Amino acid sequence: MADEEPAGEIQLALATEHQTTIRGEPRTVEAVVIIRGDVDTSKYEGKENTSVVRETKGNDDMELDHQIGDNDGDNDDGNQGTARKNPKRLTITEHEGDIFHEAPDNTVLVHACNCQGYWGRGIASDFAGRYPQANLSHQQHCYSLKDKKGLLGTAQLIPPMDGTPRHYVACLYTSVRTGTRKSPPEVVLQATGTAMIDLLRQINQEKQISGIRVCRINSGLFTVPWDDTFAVLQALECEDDWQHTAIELWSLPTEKGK
Ligand SMILES: Nc1ncnc2c1ncn2[C@@H]1O[C@H](COP(=O)(O)OP(=O)(O)OC[C@H]2O[C@H](OP(=O)(O)O)[C@H](O)[C@@H]2O)[C@@H](O)[C@H]1O
Repeated sequence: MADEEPAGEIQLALATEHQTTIRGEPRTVEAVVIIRGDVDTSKYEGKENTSVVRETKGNDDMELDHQIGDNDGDNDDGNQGTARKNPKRLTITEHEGDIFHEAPDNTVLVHACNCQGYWGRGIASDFAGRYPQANLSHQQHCYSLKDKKGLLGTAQLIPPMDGTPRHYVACLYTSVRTGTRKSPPEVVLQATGTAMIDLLRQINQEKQISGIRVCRINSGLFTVPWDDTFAVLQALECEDDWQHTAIELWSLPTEKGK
Protein backbone atom coordinates (compact mmCIF):
# COMPACT_ATOMS: atom_id res chain seq x y z
CA MET A 1 0.00 0.00 0.00
CA ALA A 2 1.22 3.51 -0.81
CA ASP A 3 1.24 4.67 2.81
CA GLU A 4 3.79 2.07 3.82
CA GLU A 5 6.40 3.01 1.24
CA PRO A 6 9.54 4.96 2.38
CA ALA A 7 10.00 8.72 2.04
CA GLY A 8 11.11 9.98 -1.34
CA GLU A 9 9.71 11.10 -4.64
CA ILE A 10 8.33 9.29 -7.63
CA GLN A 11 8.11 11.01 -10.99
CA LEU A 12 5.53 9.88 -13.48
CA ALA A 13 6.06 11.43 -16.91
CA LEU A 14 2.77 10.87 -18.63
CA ALA A 15 2.97 9.37 -22.11
CA THR A 16 0.32 11.75 -23.33
CA GLU A 17 -0.83 14.91 -21.73
CA HIS A 18 -3.87 14.21 -19.65
CA GLN A 19 -6.94 16.40 -19.99
CA THR A 20 -9.31 16.13 -17.14
CA THR A 21 -12.16 18.01 -15.57
CA ILE A 22 -12.72 18.09 -11.88
CA ARG A 23 -15.83 19.83 -10.65
CA GLY A 24 -16.09 21.75 -13.87
CA GLU A 25 -12.48 23.02 -13.85
CA PRO A 26 -10.44 21.86 -16.88
CA ARG A 27 -6.97 20.60 -16.03
CA THR A 28 -4.01 19.60 -18.17
CA VAL A 29 -1.37 17.41 -16.59
CA GLU A 30 1.84 16.24 -18.29
CA ALA A 31 3.73 14.90 -15.30
CA VAL A 32 2.95 13.84 -11.80
CA VAL A 33 5.40 13.86 -8.91
CA ILE A 34 4.43 11.98 -5.80
CA ILE A 35 6.19 13.15 -2.65
CA ARG A 36 6.43 11.14 0.50
CA GLY A 37 8.01 12.57 3.61
CA ASP A 38 10.45 15.48 3.90
CA VAL A 39 11.40 16.32 0.32
CA ASP A 40 12.20 19.79 -1.07
CA THR A 41 9.64 20.49 -3.80
CA SER A 42 10.76 24.03 -4.72
CA LYS A 43 12.28 22.81 -8.01
CA TYR A 44 8.76 22.07 -9.25
CA GLU A 45 7.48 25.59 -8.60
CA GLY A 46 6.35 27.30 -11.78
CA LYS A 47 5.97 24.05 -13.72
CA GLU A 48 2.33 24.57 -14.53
CA ASN A 49 1.51 21.17 -15.97
CA THR A 50 3.27 19.20 -13.30
CA SER A 51 1.05 18.05 -10.51
CA VAL A 52 2.95 17.67 -7.25
CA VAL A 53 1.11 15.42 -4.88
CA ARG A 54 2.05 14.93 -1.29
CA GLU A 55 0.98 11.66 0.23
CA THR A 56 -0.52 12.15 3.65
CA LYS A 57 -1.12 9.72 6.44
CA GLY A 58 -3.95 9.73 8.89
CA ASN A 59 -7.62 8.99 8.71
CA ASP A 60 -9.25 11.98 7.06
CA ASP A 61 -12.48 10.26 6.11
CA MET A 62 -14.53 11.92 8.78
CA GLU A 63 -13.99 15.35 7.25
CA LEU A 64 -15.63 14.30 4.06
CA ASP A 65 -19.26 15.03 4.58
CA HIS A 66 -18.54 18.65 3.85
CA GLN A 67 -16.64 17.97 0.67
CA ILE A 68 -18.92 15.77 -1.35
CA GLY A 69 -20.20 17.18 -4.64
CA ASP A 70 -21.48 20.71 -4.94
CA ASN A 71 -22.45 21.92 -1.52
CA ASP A 72 -23.08 25.47 -2.56
CA GLY A 73 -26.84 25.07 -2.31
CA ASP A 74 -27.61 25.71 -5.95
CA ASN A 75 -29.51 23.27 -8.10
CA ASP A 76 -26.95 22.36 -10.71
CA ASP A 77 -26.79 18.64 -10.07
CA GLY A 78 -30.44 17.86 -10.49
CA ASN A 79 -30.71 16.46 -6.99
CA GLN A 80 -30.42 19.43 -4.69
CA GLY A 81 -32.54 22.45 -4.02
CA THR A 82 -36.24 22.62 -4.75
CA ALA A 83 -37.92 19.28 -5.42
CA ARG A 84 -39.07 18.78 -9.02
CA LYS A 85 -42.53 17.53 -9.90
CA ASN A 86 -42.45 13.99 -11.31
CA PRO A 87 -38.72 13.88 -11.90
CA LYS A 88 -37.42 11.44 -14.46
CA ARG A 89 -35.85 8.42 -12.75
CA LEU A 90 -33.40 5.79 -13.90
CA THR A 91 -34.85 2.75 -15.64
CA ILE A 92 -33.17 -0.16 -13.91
CA THR A 93 -33.18 -3.69 -15.29
CA GLU A 94 -31.62 -6.64 -13.48
CA HIS A 95 -29.35 -9.19 -15.13
CA GLU A 96 -27.57 -12.26 -13.89
CA GLY A 97 -24.01 -13.00 -14.92
CA ASP A 98 -20.58 -11.60 -15.48
CA ILE A 99 -20.72 -7.85 -16.20
CA PHE A 100 -17.96 -8.20 -18.79
CA HIS A 101 -19.52 -11.10 -20.68
CA GLU A 102 -20.31 -10.21 -24.29
CA ALA A 103 -20.76 -6.54 -23.43
CA PRO A 104 -21.32 -4.83 -26.80
CA ASP A 105 -18.98 -2.18 -28.14
CA ASN A 106 -19.45 1.22 -26.51
CA THR A 107 -20.96 -0.19 -23.35
CA VAL A 108 -20.09 1.71 -20.17
CA LEU A 109 -18.94 -0.64 -17.40
CA VAL A 110 -19.36 0.98 -13.99
CA HIS A 111 -17.62 0.13 -10.72
CA ALA A 112 -16.91 1.84 -7.42
CA CYS A 113 -13.42 3.06 -6.63
CA ASN A 114 -11.35 4.51 -3.85
CA CYS A 115 -9.72 7.90 -4.54
CA GLN A 116 -6.14 6.68 -4.16
CA GLY A 117 -5.58 5.63 -7.76
CA TYR A 118 -5.32 1.90 -7.48
CA TRP A 119 -7.53 -0.95 -8.48
CA GLY A 120 -6.24 -3.59 -6.12
CA ARG A 121 -8.77 -6.30 -5.31
CA GLY A 122 -12.31 -7.36 -6.10
CA ILE A 123 -13.79 -6.44 -9.43
CA ALA A 124 -11.33 -3.53 -9.64
CA SER A 125 -8.49 -5.98 -10.19
CA ASP A 126 -10.48 -7.51 -13.07
CA PHE A 127 -10.82 -4.04 -14.60
CA ALA A 128 -7.05 -3.52 -14.19
CA GLY A 129 -6.33 -6.77 -16.01
CA ARG A 130 -8.76 -6.17 -18.85
CA TYR A 131 -8.23 -2.46 -19.33
CA PRO A 132 -4.60 -1.51 -18.57
CA GLN A 133 -4.72 1.81 -20.43
CA ALA A 134 -7.92 2.76 -18.64
CA ASN A 135 -6.18 1.87 -15.38
CA LEU A 136 -3.39 4.29 -16.27
CA SER A 137 -5.93 7.00 -17.05
CA HIS A 138 -7.58 6.33 -13.69
CA GLN A 139 -4.23 6.65 -11.90
CA GLN A 140 -3.43 9.89 -13.71
CA HIS A 141 -6.84 11.26 -12.82
CA CYS A 142 -6.32 10.55 -9.12
CA TYR A 143 -2.76 11.88 -9.04
CA SER A 144 -3.69 15.05 -10.92
CA LEU A 145 -5.45 16.26 -7.82
CA LYS A 146 -3.36 17.58 -4.95
CA ASP A 147 -5.90 16.42 -2.42
CA LYS A 148 -7.29 13.13 -3.65
CA LYS A 149 -10.28 13.16 -1.37
CA GLY A 150 -11.66 15.96 -3.55
CA LEU A 151 -12.64 13.18 -5.96
CA LEU A 152 -15.15 11.76 -3.51
CA GLY A 153 -18.65 11.95 -4.95
CA THR A 154 -17.40 12.48 -8.51
CA ALA A 155 -17.10 10.13 -11.48
CA GLN A 156 -14.54 9.53 -14.19
CA LEU A 157 -15.73 8.30 -17.57
CA ILE A 158 -12.81 6.76 -19.44
CA PRO A 159 -13.37 6.33 -23.19
CA PRO A 160 -12.44 3.07 -24.93
CA MET A 161 -8.63 2.82 -25.10
CA ASP A 162 -7.83 -0.87 -24.75
CA GLY A 163 -8.65 -2.21 -28.20
CA THR A 164 -11.65 -4.41 -28.84
CA PRO A 165 -14.23 -4.82 -27.58
CA ARG A 166 -14.47 -1.08 -27.17
CA HIS A 167 -15.67 -0.47 -23.65
CA TYR A 168 -15.96 2.70 -21.62
CA VAL A 169 -14.85 2.29 -18.00
CA ALA A 170 -16.58 4.40 -15.39
CA CYS A 171 -15.22 4.98 -11.91
CA LEU A 172 -17.56 6.13 -9.18
CA TYR A 173 -15.42 7.60 -6.40
CA THR A 174 -17.47 6.46 -3.44
CA SER A 175 -14.81 6.05 -0.73
CA VAL A 176 -11.63 7.98 -0.12
CA ARG A 177 -9.65 4.99 0.97
CA THR A 178 -10.03 1.26 1.11
CA GLY A 179 -9.54 -1.65 3.49
CA THR A 180 -9.92 -0.80 7.16
CA ARG A 181 -9.78 2.91 6.29
CA LYS A 182 -12.67 2.87 3.84
CA SER A 183 -15.25 5.62 4.27
CA PRO A 184 -18.24 4.91 6.50
CA PRO A 185 -21.40 3.63 4.76
CA GLU A 186 -23.29 6.92 5.01
CA VAL A 187 -20.42 8.72 3.27
CA VAL A 188 -20.22 6.01 0.60
CA LEU A 189 -23.96 6.26 -0.05
CA GLN A 190 -23.98 10.04 -0.28
CA ALA A 191 -20.98 9.93 -2.59
CA THR A 192 -22.67 7.27 -4.72
CA GLY A 193 -25.59 9.58 -5.43
CA THR A 194 -23.52 12.57 -6.50
CA ALA A 195 -21.02 10.43 -8.38
CA MET A 196 -23.75 8.68 -10.34
CA ILE A 197 -25.31 12.00 -11.33
CA ASP A 198 -21.87 13.25 -12.36
CA LEU A 199 -21.41 10.11 -14.46
CA LEU A 200 -24.83 10.36 -16.11
CA ARG A 201 -24.12 13.96 -17.04
CA GLN A 202 -20.88 12.88 -18.73
CA ILE A 203 -22.51 9.89 -20.43
CA ASN A 204 -25.24 12.07 -21.83
CA GLN A 205 -22.67 14.26 -23.52
CA GLU A 206 -21.33 11.27 -25.45
CA LYS A 207 -22.86 10.35 -28.80
CA GLN A 208 -21.96 6.70 -29.24
CA ILE A 209 -22.73 4.99 -25.95
CA SER A 210 -24.74 1.79 -26.42
CA GLY A 211 -25.57 0.84 -22.83
CA ILE A 212 -24.64 1.14 -19.17
CA ARG A 213 -23.78 -1.88 -17.03
CA VAL A 214 -23.34 -1.53 -13.27
CA CYS A 215 -22.19 -4.22 -10.84
CA ARG A 216 -23.39 -4.35 -7.25
CA ILE A 217 -21.19 -1.40 -6.40
CA ASN A 218 -20.11 -0.90 -2.77
CA SER A 219 -21.46 -4.27 -1.69
CA GLY A 220 -18.19 -6.19 -1.64
CA LEU A 221 -15.03 -4.69 -0.22
CA PHE A 222 -16.78 -1.45 0.76
CA THR A 223 -19.26 -3.59 2.78
CA VAL A 224 -22.30 -1.39 2.21
CA PRO A 225 -25.55 -3.43 2.09
CA TRP A 226 -26.63 -3.71 -1.53
CA ASP A 227 -30.21 -2.67 -0.78
CA ASP A 228 -28.97 0.70 0.48
CA THR A 229 -27.01 1.41 -2.69
CA PHE A 230 -29.93 0.20 -4.79
CA ALA A 231 -32.23 2.64 -3.00
CA VAL A 232 -29.85 5.50 -3.78
CA LEU A 233 -29.90 4.58 -7.48
CA GLN A 234 -33.69 4.31 -7.54
CA ALA A 235 -34.07 7.77 -5.98
CA LEU A 236 -31.80 9.63 -8.40
CA GLU A 237 -33.40 12.38 -10.46
CA CYS A 238 -32.41 12.58 -14.10
CA GLU A 239 -32.38 15.66 -16.27
CA ASP A 240 -35.32 15.72 -18.67
CA ASP A 241 -33.12 15.96 -21.75
CA TRP A 242 -30.90 12.98 -20.91
CA GLN A 243 -31.16 10.17 -23.47
CA HIS A 244 -29.26 7.61 -21.44
CA THR A 245 -31.24 6.92 -18.29
CA ALA A 246 -31.42 3.12 -18.50
CA ILE A 247 -28.95 1.08 -16.52
CA GLU A 248 -28.42 -2.66 -16.35
CA LEU A 249 -27.56 -4.09 -12.94
CA TRP A 250 -25.40 -7.17 -13.28
CA SER A 251 -25.24 -9.59 -10.36
CA LEU A 252 -23.22 -12.76 -10.12
CA PRO A 253 -25.36 -15.93 -9.85
CA THR A 254 -24.28 -16.30 -6.22
CA GLU A 255 -25.68 -12.85 -5.41
CA LYS A 256 -29.04 -13.05 -7.13
CA GLY A 257 -31.94 -12.95 -4.70
CA LYS A 258 -29.86 -11.63 -1.81
N1 LIG B 1 -17.37 -10.15 -13.14
C1 LIG B 1 -18.32 -9.65 -12.32
N2 LIG B 1 -19.55 -9.36 -12.80
C2 LIG B 1 -20.50 -8.83 -12.02
N3 LIG B 1 -20.31 -8.53 -10.72
C3 LIG B 1 -19.09 -8.81 -10.20
C4 LIG B 1 -18.05 -9.37 -10.95
N4 LIG B 1 -16.96 -9.52 -10.15
C5 LIG B 1 -17.31 -9.06 -8.94
N5 LIG B 1 -18.59 -8.64 -8.96
C6 LIG B 1 -19.36 -8.03 -7.87
O1 LIG B 1 -19.12 -6.65 -7.87
C7 LIG B 1 -19.51 -6.12 -6.62
C8 LIG B 1 -18.48 -5.10 -6.18
O2 LIG B 1 -17.59 -5.71 -5.29
P1 LIG B 1 -16.10 -5.29 -4.95
O3 LIG B 1 -15.78 -5.93 -3.67
O4 LIG B 1 -15.20 -5.62 -6.06
O5 LIG B 1 -16.19 -3.73 -4.88
P2 LIG B 1 -16.87 -2.66 -3.91
O6 LIG B 1 -17.66 -1.82 -4.86
O7 LIG B 1 -17.58 -3.19 -2.72
O8 LIG B 1 -15.58 -1.93 -3.36
C9 LIG B 1 -14.73 -1.20 -4.20
C10 LIG B 1 -13.30 -1.28 -3.72
O9 LIG B 1 -12.81 -2.56 -4.00
C11 LIG B 1 -11.65 -2.52 -4.82
O10 LIG B 1 -10.61 -2.99 -4.10
P3 LIG B 1 -9.28 -2.25 -3.51
O11 LIG B 1 -9.78 -1.17 -2.66
O12 LIG B 1 -8.59 -1.79 -4.72
O13 LIG B 1 -8.53 -3.26 -2.77
C12 LIG B 1 -11.70 -1.17 -5.46
O14 LIG B 1 -10.45 -0.66 -5.85
C13 LIG B 1 -12.40 -0.32 -4.46
O15 LIG B 1 -11.50 0.30 -3.58
C14 LIG B 1 -19.68 -7.34 -5.71
O16 LIG B 1 -21.06 -7.55 -5.56
C15 LIG B 1 -19.01 -8.44 -6.47
O17 LIG B 1 -19.52 -9.72 -6.18
